[in-house]
Amino acid sequence: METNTTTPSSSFITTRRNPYRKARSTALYNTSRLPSQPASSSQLPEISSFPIQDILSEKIQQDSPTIAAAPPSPSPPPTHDSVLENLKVFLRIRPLAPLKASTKNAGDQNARSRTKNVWPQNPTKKNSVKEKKNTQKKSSESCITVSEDFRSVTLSPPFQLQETKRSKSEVYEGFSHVFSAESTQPEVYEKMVNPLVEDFLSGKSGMFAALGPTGSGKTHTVFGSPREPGMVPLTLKRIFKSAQGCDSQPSRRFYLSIFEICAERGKAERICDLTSDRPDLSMQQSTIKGLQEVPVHDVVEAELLIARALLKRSTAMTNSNSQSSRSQCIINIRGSTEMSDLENDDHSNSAVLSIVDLAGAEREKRTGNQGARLAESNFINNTSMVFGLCLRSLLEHQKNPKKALQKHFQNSLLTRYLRDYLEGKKRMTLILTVKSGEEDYLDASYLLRQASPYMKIKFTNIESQPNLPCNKRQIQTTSKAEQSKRMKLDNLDAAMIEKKTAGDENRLPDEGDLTTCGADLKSITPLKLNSDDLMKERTYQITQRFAKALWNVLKQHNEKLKVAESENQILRENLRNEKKKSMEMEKELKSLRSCCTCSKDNSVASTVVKVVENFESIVLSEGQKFCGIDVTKLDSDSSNHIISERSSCPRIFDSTPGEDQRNNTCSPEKVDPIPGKKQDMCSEALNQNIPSNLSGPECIDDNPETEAKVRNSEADASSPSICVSNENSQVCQIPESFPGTGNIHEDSSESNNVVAEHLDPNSHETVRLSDNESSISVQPCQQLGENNEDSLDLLVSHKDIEQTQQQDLVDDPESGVKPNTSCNSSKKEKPKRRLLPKSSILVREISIYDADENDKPKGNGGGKNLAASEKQRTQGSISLIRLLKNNLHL
Ligand SMILES: Nc1ncnc2c1ncn2[C@@H]1O[C@H](COP(=O)(O)OP(=O)(O)OP(=O)(O)O)[C@@H](O)[C@H]1O
Repeated sequence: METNTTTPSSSFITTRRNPYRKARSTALYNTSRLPSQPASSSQLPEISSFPIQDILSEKIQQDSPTIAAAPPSPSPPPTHDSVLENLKVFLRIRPLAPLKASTKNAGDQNARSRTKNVWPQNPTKKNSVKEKKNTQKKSSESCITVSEDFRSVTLSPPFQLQETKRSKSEVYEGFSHVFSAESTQPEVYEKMVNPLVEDFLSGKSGMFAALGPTGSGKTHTVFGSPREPGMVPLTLKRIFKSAQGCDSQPSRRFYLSIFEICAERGKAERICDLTSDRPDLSMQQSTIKGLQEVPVHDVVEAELLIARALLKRSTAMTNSNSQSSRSQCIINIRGSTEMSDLENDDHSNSAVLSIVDLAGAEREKRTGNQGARLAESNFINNTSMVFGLCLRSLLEHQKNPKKALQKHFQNSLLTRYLRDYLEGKKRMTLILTVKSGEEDYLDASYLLRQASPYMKIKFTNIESQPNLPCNKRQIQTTSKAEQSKRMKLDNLDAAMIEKKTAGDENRLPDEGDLTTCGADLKSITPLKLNSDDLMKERTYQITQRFAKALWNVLKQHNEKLKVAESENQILRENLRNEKKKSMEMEKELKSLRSCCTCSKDNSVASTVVKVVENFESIVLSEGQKFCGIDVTKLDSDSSNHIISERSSCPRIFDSTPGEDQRNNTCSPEKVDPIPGKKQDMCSEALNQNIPSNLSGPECIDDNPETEAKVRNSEADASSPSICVSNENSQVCQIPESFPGTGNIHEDSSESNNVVAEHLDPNSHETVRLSDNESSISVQPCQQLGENNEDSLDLLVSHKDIEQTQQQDLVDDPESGVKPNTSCNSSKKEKPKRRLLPKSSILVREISIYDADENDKPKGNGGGKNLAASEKQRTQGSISLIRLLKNNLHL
């Protein structure tokens, strides 16, 4: 139930009890559940599901041209033995008003004997008249209605049974044909017996039997009357008529044998030959020993023989039938040729047409039999029951082969004799006879319920032994065809095996192979098959269809596999390229690491970078001091960092104006107590490499003239300067640009001692910092001239710095760094800075940094300028690193 809410403001709640469900794809061979495939693979058509149901539902048609037989031969005439047919069951309804012309014309003696045997006899004429009246009344109502197609009947219970037993109408359908009460004997013969007779004439055995309650017309149907001859006389006419008309066929002979199986004294069964005066016959298996076969040459002779035999048949009068049969009567008509008689004395290859007139089942209440009649009735009913059990067992066995075929046939002579028919090995036709009166409803209902399922019985192994030469040829042809078919299949298998063994194991069999095989099979004339062959053919066709379907599926999978393999190759190639690229990148990274990262052992470049940074920080502090920034506010970490870097770098002079700063930077406690060998190594490295680098035009000039110039400039500046000198080669002179800043010298003359002299302009006080292993000395610049020639001098004056700053600003207008106006007041007082070639970059960075620091208070622009200056500084550092790297060959 669903409630729609169309308006958003509605307060209804939408509930959907049965939400829509999305259709799900079938699980079988559904590729949608498979993991996602590449796009190219998905472009292929989906692999169809395996049509196993279609394959298994294949039904084999008899005229299916798939059976191979070579060479093609003229097709034999159509026969019925190759058809898997059901047991034909006919139904005949006796008319309600019996005809006056009775078929009981067996003679007066038999009539008298029957009259003697019938008990109880009608005591008076009066009772017989009443019975006739009642019969006429009852006959006016029929309980059986035949359908329009004469294949089914509706059995309606009488009104009394409907009320008491609540019986309902029953419909029985599936009959081969239903003969109504108005049907005639020739009609029954044409539809029921004539096919059997034709088959008999073509050399095939057959049998038809009449079943039904007593008085229903079995004997009337089988034997008939002079006015209405039954199936036997009509069959004889047909047989001898065909024998006379067919002169081309070899002479044929027909033999008649008639016997009955009856109850001896109401107890044991016995076999009586009705064509001779022989005593009782015996039966071995299905053969009756001593049974006489009377050759007949024409219809009259055959009819006389049959008439005499019927005179001997046991009949009796009962309440249901004035001439009731008390035995099972069998008439055999065997047809053979002279050749077959000469070749086979046992007549095993002769066709036999058997006609069985069974004694009708009797109800004790209705017949009123007593004594011998009652014993006969028991025998009759027992035989009918065994006959029915045999057919029912056959039906159940055919429905479920696991159920064994019961041997009910052993329970009576009749079923033993008819064993092949009751086991479905020979063709058999049944005709059920019923009476249609209301008082016969129970008998009819019982018979139809018991016998109607028989029509589902199938003949699985129909005997087709003919007695004609043409049929023998057919059998031989069938055998050859089967052999040819087997040879074809064997050749196909051999070809497949050869192809496999030829080394082409991975190749799927071509479709042409199968089509060729199919064409070969189709080109051969179809054959009529029996049930076993049909089963084999069905299995073969299923196998063939299965192979085709399997081949198609494998073909589709093979195509997808090829696509996947190609994609896999592409991916592998890409992976290889990526691996190559990654290897190259790793190499570059390693080279960069080896270049950029200073190893703990001898990474001079990183050390130099750190030196530069330390130096920048020093100059920054100086610059900040110079610009009026309180240097004491500097982060102590930076100073510590600077000091710590000393342990792994060449001697660095750190000059700070404040006392505290001095203590932080220059106190013996803060100096790395273990300068170590690394420090020396770095110094040595610098000593070894730097001079070669300094030999260029930008290097420190070793020329005495230059030194003189420097000293002259120092004299002109008349201001103290800071000189940083390595014990071997490095001397850095930093101009003292602010009051209180003295000259700092790192004197190399004092080995392992660095003396720092902080010269107060007022008191010219010299501060000496000493270390156990090294010392930094700060001395007046006049002492620089006393250093050796290999020393690296860095002489920077305030004026030089100022000039450099201005030059940089002028030279690089894009730098955006504006001159600091706050520092203009001290321009005249600042000494000029002289840049030595190698350290010019550092000095320039220092100046830029100073300019940035000066620009800071200006606002946001200052930040941008600072970033630009940082970039320049970084570039400068990097360029210095590169220079060192290239020169040091790291
Ligand atoms: N189709 C029919 N048309 C006319 N009369 C019939 C027909 N069927 C049976 N009758 C008559 O009914 C009577 C009984 O028939 P019939 O003897 O053939 O029965 P039945 O089945 O052989 O009985 P039972 O088993 O006792 O021998 C006979 O007098 C016969 O003439």
